[in-house]
Amino acid sequence: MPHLVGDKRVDGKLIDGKAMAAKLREAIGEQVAHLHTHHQVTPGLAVVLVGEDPASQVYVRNKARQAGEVGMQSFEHRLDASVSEQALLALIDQLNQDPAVNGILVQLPLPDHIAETRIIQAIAPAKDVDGFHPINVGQVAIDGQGMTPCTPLGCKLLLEHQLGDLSGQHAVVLGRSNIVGKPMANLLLQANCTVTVAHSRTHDLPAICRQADILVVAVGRPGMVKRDWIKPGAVLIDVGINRIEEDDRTRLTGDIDFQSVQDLAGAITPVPGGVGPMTIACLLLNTLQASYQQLNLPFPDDLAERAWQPQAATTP
Ligand SMILES: NC(=O)C1=CN([C@@H]2O[C@H](COP(=O)(O)OP(=O)(O)OC[C@H]3O[C@@H](n4cnc5c(N)ncnc54)[C@H](OP(=O)(O)O)[C@@H]3O)[C@@H](O)[C@H]2O)C=CC1
Ligand SMILES: Nc1nc(=O)c2c([nH]1)NC[C@@H]1CN(c3ccc(C(=O)N[C@@H](CCC(=O)O)C(=O)O)cc3)C=[N+]21
Repeated sequence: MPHLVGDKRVDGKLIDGKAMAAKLREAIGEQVAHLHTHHQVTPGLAVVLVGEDPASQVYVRNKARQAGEVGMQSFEHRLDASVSEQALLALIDQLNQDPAVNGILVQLPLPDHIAETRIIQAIAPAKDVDGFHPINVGQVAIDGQGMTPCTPLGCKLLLEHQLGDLSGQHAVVLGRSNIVGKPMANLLLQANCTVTVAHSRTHDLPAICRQADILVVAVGRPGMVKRDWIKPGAVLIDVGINRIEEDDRTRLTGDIDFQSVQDLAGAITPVPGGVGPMTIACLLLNTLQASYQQLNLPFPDDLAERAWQPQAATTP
């Protein structure tokens, strides 16, 4: 049955993050070509991976491949898990200086002997395409103008595409990490939502979640959010990526018990094929934006919106 959320009618439909990410990459590709033709510049993304975590290897490979597909240059740096903090800092310094590198991403988590905060703070804020540097975190919190973390940005774009204006919606963010929950809450507040942030110390999670018009879940616990946690018609964004071993195969699943909630939701992102692909597309978007800003060119802020219009506008 259709429900009203904000000013839009919604009815348990899937939010196809994979398709939206593909369109966004297409629009990014056009801008990359534009930069190349008119400014003789090819945006460059450096991705740094320390150690051999298999999931991280998959992500890093996907990031590099998709950067190539939109016409960007990608620089992959794979370091041994035993690399010293000093050597990693030296690499970051070199990437900071390199004019061919417009964006730098250091894949997290890092091995225990390396202080994550020290690494993040070493990245030049203008090249910090993850939006994790305190300067960008602060700027996003102050006026939404800093480099915005990719996963929350992807979620916000999916939500705005689904609902239009988010003003006045009660958004509940489940999880408060620095890479997802906290920046997500900030973006939703900026978009005039009423925001509740819940976490492992929250009392009565189901009751809090039932208040949500918009529920963003980033916890890392497979199927934690159940049917009786959902307000009918709510828009559900499942950030969780959980690998489950089943019948000798690895299956990916989210933090929301998808089967049990789908018909109740106004709209829901699947896992895989929801937030994940948008995260990578937003990384490319941030790299493009960083390139424009480093060239002192005005960045077309409505790029994503235009990418999803029925007849996507072409390069100016
Ligand atoms: N699709 C994508 O692009 C991305 C997906 N992910 C996925 O999203 C999930 C979350 O990632 P991330 O934010 O980095 O994870 P973290 O482990 O850093 O944070 C998890 C958060 O969930 C909270 N939490 C944990 N258990 C419970 C519980 N039982 N009840 C309520 N809250 C709980 C924690 O609370 P507390 O702070 O109190 O400990 C914490 O705030 C993971 O599955 C990850 O793989 C992450 C990044 C990108
Ligand atoms: N510095 C840093 N920045 C990050 O943005 C960052 C990070 N470290 N560490 C790990 C998390 C996780 N993350 C994902 C990106 C893409 C998918 C993704 O593409 N998911 C696909 C499935 C991919 C698969 O098959 O495994 C999908 O959901 O459809 C998932 C997760 C970024 N992260």
